[in-house]
Amino acid sequence: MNAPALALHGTAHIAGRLVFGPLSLNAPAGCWTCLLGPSGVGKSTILRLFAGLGDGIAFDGALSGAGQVALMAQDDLLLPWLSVLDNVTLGARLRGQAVDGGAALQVLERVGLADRAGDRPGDLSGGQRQRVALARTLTEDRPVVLLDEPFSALDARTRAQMQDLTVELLTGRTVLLVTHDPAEAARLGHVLFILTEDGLQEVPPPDGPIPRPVGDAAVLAAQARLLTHLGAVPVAGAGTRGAAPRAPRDIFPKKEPGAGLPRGRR
Ligand SMILES: Nc1ncnc2c1ncn2[C@@H]1O[C@H](COP(=O)(O)OP(=O)(O)OP(=O)(O)O)[C@@H](O)[C@H]1O
Repeated sequence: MNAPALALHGTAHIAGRLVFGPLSLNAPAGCWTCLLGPSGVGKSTILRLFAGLGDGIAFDGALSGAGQVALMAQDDLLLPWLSVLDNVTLGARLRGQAVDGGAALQVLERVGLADRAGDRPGDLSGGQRQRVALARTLTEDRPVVLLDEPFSALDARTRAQMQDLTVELLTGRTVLLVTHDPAEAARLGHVLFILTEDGLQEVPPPDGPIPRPVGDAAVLAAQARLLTHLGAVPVAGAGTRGAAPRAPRDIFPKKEPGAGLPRGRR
């Protein structure tokens, strides 16, 4: 699949208030780019802009790669009066395309919910509903996939399984993943960004293909770097009153830009 790179350069306001910017974000073609950051800094707003759902967002700037996009929003957006299977195939029906029920059932099988295909969303748990929304996104077959905390409602084992499945089924796609989970980002990201009120910071990813092993030392180290930069753990040596905080350049190991990208994309 010929997936495009994504790029956003500009400033966004909602209801007259600055959400982010000026900001430059580049997500390489065919790679997973992970976006982390505190609540309210504009991560979902960025996904909405790429998805063409920018109503109410005053965006001054340029976007590229924002066509042929599948978005999995934070809310599962399942229609309560449709069956699970009909929710998975909803996109094709809304676009007036032929519905491939067999393919949708296969994806439901892979997310462990084939036996619930005829149920209504209201009969499912939160984690099951999230897996239906994931199945719908994976069935869309788009070159660009935007995922807004897609695994947040899942238990640890199911989360790892769904991460593996999503990487497998989205091979070759350009993926932009918003997550609050540094472990997830360290496992899945070819490119890692942290967005804060001060702007966008790129953090070196671990080497190696994705999904990376959870317990791998380099993955754990990247997770720790992300946690530190997010301010979730104290920086070593900064516990004494008056001690100067370490600058990000001291926290991150020196690495060539793009070191985590698949071969041929550096
Ligand atoms: N419909 C809206 N009307 C007014 N303000 C909004 C609207 N949608 C978003 N905002 C504001 O825009 C800012 C960015 O919201 P956004 O949802 O993009 O943040 P986020 O980084 O994704 O947060 P979270 O991690 O909590 O999902 C927030 O301050 C939010 O209050």
